[in-house]
Amino acid sequence: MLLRVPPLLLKCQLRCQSQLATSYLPTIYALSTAPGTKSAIAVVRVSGTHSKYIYHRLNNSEKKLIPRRTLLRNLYATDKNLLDKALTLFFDSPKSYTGEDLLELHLHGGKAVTSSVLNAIGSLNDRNSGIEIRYALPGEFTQRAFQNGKIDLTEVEGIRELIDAETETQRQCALSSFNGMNKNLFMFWRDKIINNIAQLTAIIDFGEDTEIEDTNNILQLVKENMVQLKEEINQFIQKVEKTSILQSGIKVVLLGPPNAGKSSLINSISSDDVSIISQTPGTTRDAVETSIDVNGYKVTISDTAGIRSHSSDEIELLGIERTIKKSEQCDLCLLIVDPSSKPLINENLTQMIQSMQTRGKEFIIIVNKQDLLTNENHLKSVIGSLKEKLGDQFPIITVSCKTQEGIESLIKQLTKIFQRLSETTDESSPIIASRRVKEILHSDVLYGINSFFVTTNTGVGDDAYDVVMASEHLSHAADGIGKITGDAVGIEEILGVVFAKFCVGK
Ligand SMILES: Nc1nc2c(ncn2[C@@H]2O[C@H](COP(=O)(O)OP(=O)(O)OP(=O)(O)O)[C@@H](O)[C@H]2O)c(=O)[nH]1
Repeated sequence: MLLRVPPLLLKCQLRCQSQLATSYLPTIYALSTAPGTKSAIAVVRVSGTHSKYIYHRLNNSEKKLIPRRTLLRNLYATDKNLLDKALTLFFDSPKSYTGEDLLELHLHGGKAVTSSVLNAIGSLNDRNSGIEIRYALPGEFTQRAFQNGKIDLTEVEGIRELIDAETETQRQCALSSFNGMNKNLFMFWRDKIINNIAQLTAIIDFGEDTEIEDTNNILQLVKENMVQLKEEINQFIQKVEKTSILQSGIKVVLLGPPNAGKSSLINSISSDDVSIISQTPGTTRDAVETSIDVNGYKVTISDTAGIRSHSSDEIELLGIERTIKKSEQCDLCLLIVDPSSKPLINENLTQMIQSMQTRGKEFIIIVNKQDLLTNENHLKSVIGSLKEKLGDQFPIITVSCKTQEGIESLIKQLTKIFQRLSETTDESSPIIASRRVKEILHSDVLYGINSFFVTTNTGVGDDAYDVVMASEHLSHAADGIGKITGDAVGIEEILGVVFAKFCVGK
């Protein structure tokens, strides 16, 4: 019987040190700091074989360029006009971010300065002399780093997440990809699969000379290893899904009658005024969504309308319905009341809260304007009537947005809930993985492992063809991991997805 040997699993990454994968490409340049703004410093990045040439032409000198040393240099246009006095920094290939010769120009951050230097670099493009220089495409510096084997795709995604991180927890999440933690885990999984394929290959190659019992033992061991691996991958996906709430923001619905202090509360619990990330005003009857940073967590608060008045007109009822829908998707509800208003909460609000109660949502009642409470008995009677209306299963916290009393303990309580919702309380750091990674884990890696189980469970252990099939399925799983890190064939199709979200200069 002719036995089929499993395909070669890993594309060997033969990267010749002297010949970079990108050496045939034009030299690229771009402004790497924020465009269109005035700043003290602006950094222009140049990468490629003509980086040194650009340096010498701008510097109007042939003086030797010392790598990794900051040098203060005059930069000139081609007509010898002085453009700027800049700090220059050169990294020689392959010891640079992109792997190519890389030049950084730290300019004065005025718009005219940066555009004159960018123009001067662009004017050095001379295709007829073989000097190809062009403005970089979005993400192209990082793409070259990847093509030259400096980073893998999970690290590329980590860099993108790190740049996009708005809060402390998002920054921590991004680090898991950026510092290669995810990559190491993926490589560990791939090694595990390959080792098990090797076991199956032994059955295929030597099965006929081996005792049936030994063959079955090997197959059993491989199965056990794959059960364990599947469990690990599922746990990873579960954790990623839990922590994805940190990226999208924890959804909080803020309820309360007019003037209870909803806006004041949003300002009070934000880490500082600057931490209000964005504000999207809706129509008068819609919820207003504000993303804020609460103790390092991105929180998206919907300040709901619809319950602003006591009326029961049609539009009002529609508003209530919408608010109920919104609260169905939220992670936490906050009800804020003003102890000096009568009644404490109107009928519409009571109806809404009761409907949320039945959905088992996390709920906190905040009694604001503590400074207006006349005495201890006043507070007791407010709390008493809240419990009478809403039951006593919700925590009640008293604060004053005016004096900031109680705000710290409210933030502590909120942080505990956020930790619980995102599972960031345990010892290990939060992790993120892109949608692309999650999809490949499901569609290739877990699919391959599951198909392996189907084959080995339906087939008979000593049937060599079944073992070949089983091995093919595991190869598919290993190839999936190669797709995740960027070591697989057909990588071009996924490069577009990974680099699409980058901006120019990155
Ligand atoms: N004394 C006192 N006044 C407060 C406190 N918090 C808010 N206020 C005042 O209450 C009024 C309403 O506050 P907002 O934060 O605008 O209330 P709101 O619920 O957002 O109001 P609407 O969006 O119009 O329903 C303002 O005049 C605030 O200065 C507090 O803790 N103590």
